Amino acid sequence: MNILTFDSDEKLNEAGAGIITGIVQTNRRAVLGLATGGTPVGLYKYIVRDYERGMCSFKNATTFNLDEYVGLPDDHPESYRAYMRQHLFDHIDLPISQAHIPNGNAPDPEAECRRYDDLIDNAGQIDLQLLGLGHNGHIGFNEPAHALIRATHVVELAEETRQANARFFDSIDQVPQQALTMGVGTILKAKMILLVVKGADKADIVQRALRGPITTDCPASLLQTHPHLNVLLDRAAASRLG
Ligand SMILES: O=P(O)(O)OC[C@H]1O[C@](O)(CO)[C@@H](O)[C@@H]1O
Repeated sequence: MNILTFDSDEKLNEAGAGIITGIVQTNRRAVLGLATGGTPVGLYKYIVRDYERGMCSFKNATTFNLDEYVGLPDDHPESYRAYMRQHLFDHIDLPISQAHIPNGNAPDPEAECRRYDDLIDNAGQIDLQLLGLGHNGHIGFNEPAHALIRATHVVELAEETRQANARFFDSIDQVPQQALTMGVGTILKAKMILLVVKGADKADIVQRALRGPITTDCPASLLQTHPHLNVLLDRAAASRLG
């Protein structure tokens, strides 16, 4: 595990973006696993900057997003499809046919999960999986549970997760109850994982995830078993690591 701590948000975002654009520079056919939420917004800005500076092209890359809410229209501003267009896809040369996000409006969600796993399998191994961290230790939308699910599946969102994400909606009632998420098995199969965490409110869960026991009660703790885990933290998020 490689942990880097940053004094400035800009430096953290720039470093994270640099790791991702570096992968695309060395492997034009890179397969990237992407995340949403508040954390990676700044990092995506630097990827767009690097792209605009001509440092990388995504023409031959393929991307897979971790998750999507169930039941939000595609053009709803808080759907992860809309988020990805707003923060990344509309600004780079990645063909939209190579940018995959689970369809939260599929008539048969279970079939959609199988379709998504097949797409990932057919693309080969994910070269880099970008991850944020939920306050309860979730990665993607893999919530704490007695057992974690390996592949893409439908998940009931934890109340804590809905409350945390209510800031993006007019009220908590509008936050969907369910999501589709890549499973922990797929996440752990990536060649490299880039976990990015910011803020004092995540200091405790960072400590549990990276230094605590490996347990399904904290899905992110399973990342400790990954051979190429890179973690980017701001000082506040790193404050309990000692
Ligand atoms: O970055 P945030 O908004 O704190 O969210 C934490 C995590 O929870 C999610 O919203 C759920 O997948 C992720 O997108 C994010 O990585």
